[in-house]
Amino acid sequence: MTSSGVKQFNQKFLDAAAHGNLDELKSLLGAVDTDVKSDRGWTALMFAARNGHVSIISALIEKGCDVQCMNSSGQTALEIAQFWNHKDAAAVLSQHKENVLFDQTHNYYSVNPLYRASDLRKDASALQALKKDGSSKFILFEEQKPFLLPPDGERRKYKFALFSCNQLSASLLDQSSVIFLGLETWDPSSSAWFAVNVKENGAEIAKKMYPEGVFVTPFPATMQMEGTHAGIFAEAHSILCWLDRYKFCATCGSPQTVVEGGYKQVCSNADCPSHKGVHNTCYPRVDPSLIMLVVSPDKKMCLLGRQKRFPPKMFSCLAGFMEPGECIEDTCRREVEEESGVKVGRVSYHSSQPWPFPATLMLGCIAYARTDVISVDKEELEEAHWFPRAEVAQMLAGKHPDGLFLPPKQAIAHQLIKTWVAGSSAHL
Ligand SMILES: NC(=O)C1=CN([C@@H]2O[C@H](COP(=O)(O)OP(=O)(O)OC[C@H]3O[C@@H](n4cnc5c(N)ncnc54)[C@H](O)[C@@H]3O)[C@@H](O)[C@H]2O)C=CC1
Ligand SMILES: [Mg+2]
Ligand SMILES: [Mg+2]
Ligand SMILES: [Mg+2]
Ligand SMILES: [Zn+2]
Repeated sequence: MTSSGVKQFNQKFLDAAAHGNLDELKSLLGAVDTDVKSDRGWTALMFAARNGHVSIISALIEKGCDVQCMNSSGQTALEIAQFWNHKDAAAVLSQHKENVLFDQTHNYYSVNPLYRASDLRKDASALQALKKDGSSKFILFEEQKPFLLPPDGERRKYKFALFSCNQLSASLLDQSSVIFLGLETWDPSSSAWFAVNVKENGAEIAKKMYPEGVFVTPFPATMQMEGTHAGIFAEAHSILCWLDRYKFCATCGSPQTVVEGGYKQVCSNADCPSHKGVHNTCYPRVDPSLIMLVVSPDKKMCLLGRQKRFPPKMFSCLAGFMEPGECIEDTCRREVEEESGVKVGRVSYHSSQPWPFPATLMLGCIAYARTDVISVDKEELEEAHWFPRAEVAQMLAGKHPDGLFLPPKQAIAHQLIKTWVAGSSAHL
């Protein structure tokens, strides 16, 4: 077909969605890309959402269309249906698992379905029994690389390859660094999940069971994981990295023993002060850091910057680690001033995201600037500028005239920016 022929064909498909013509849409479904976009970045799903055509929405979802796709104003089909008050269409869209898992307060990596059952960690014999239970599920890692089934013709994303105890050797299951991740539900009889760091012939066993499986470098592959597997990865990966890096007692330097299903290490030296009183030396590490969308004093622009390590033309929110004894608001004010010279007044919390490389917790905020003069700290940032809302909307939609772009939707920075562009908070 000629390119103008393809264009006409695509237009017919988009028109069928917009007009609610289900028969016509179905006749075209096998032949067109379900996520094809109009000039304004609208997909068939968005047109159907705009006009509240529930049956068209269902047909497109069944065909596996991208429900998270955004138009050039940064809106998804769900937001379009909500805006035009098509309640039935919005209900269907909001029930889609991608939308359930992935709204602004459920950032990527933050949705872990497992019930952590922390009381079981202290019960060594119960954990031992669960390790030998045929219904328990094991996920494998080799040097912090998860063993995943890669995308194929059917599936667009990675997912964990699951093993049962009788598929793994006894020596693998005996090691102390088998991490108890939790139970599938709060019901004590539900299946347990474990993460295992493979050694010896573990990798061979994995490959034999799943020849298509691969031990993958976690970033960026895990940004494309099915359903809730990203959240399970976040838990397992942070713990395994911690066990790998913290093998000796921070107080006296003696070797440590892993206990409590991988959630604690104890010093082997009976006289070590770490055995006495309240201490946190041998619990897994979580490093809180702030990420903030800074709004200009006139509320018309936001502050975005570039770290040297970013890919060319990518801009993002400013970010920085919390320091001891600091509250969220002050970390935000300090980091923004250090990196850009801009002074921040009010700070409002938006949402959080575990960033498991290895154990950062991103706390996302909207920060309101009191000043607008920028003075960039060249050690931390390459550049930082105020960007007007319309330009940020272009970046969000991948349509900036100079090719500037933002982190992908899986990053909390993207969600903060999207919140501001959409003006979906009373203060924005
Ligand atoms: N998703 C996104 O768009 C962005 C995410 N980030 C993330 O935010 C986090 C913090 O941002 P940065 O600008 O790097 O912080 P930052 O502005 O505090 O500067 C990083 C420096 O802080 C020091 N530091 C203090 N505590 C640290 C800790 N616990 N771990 C590592 N370094 C520590 C180190 O000297 C490091 O070089 C990082 O995890 C980074 O990956 C940062 C920018 C954008
Ligand atoms: Mg900084
Ligand atoms: Mg920083
Ligand atoms: Mg800092
Ligand atoms: Zn010690």
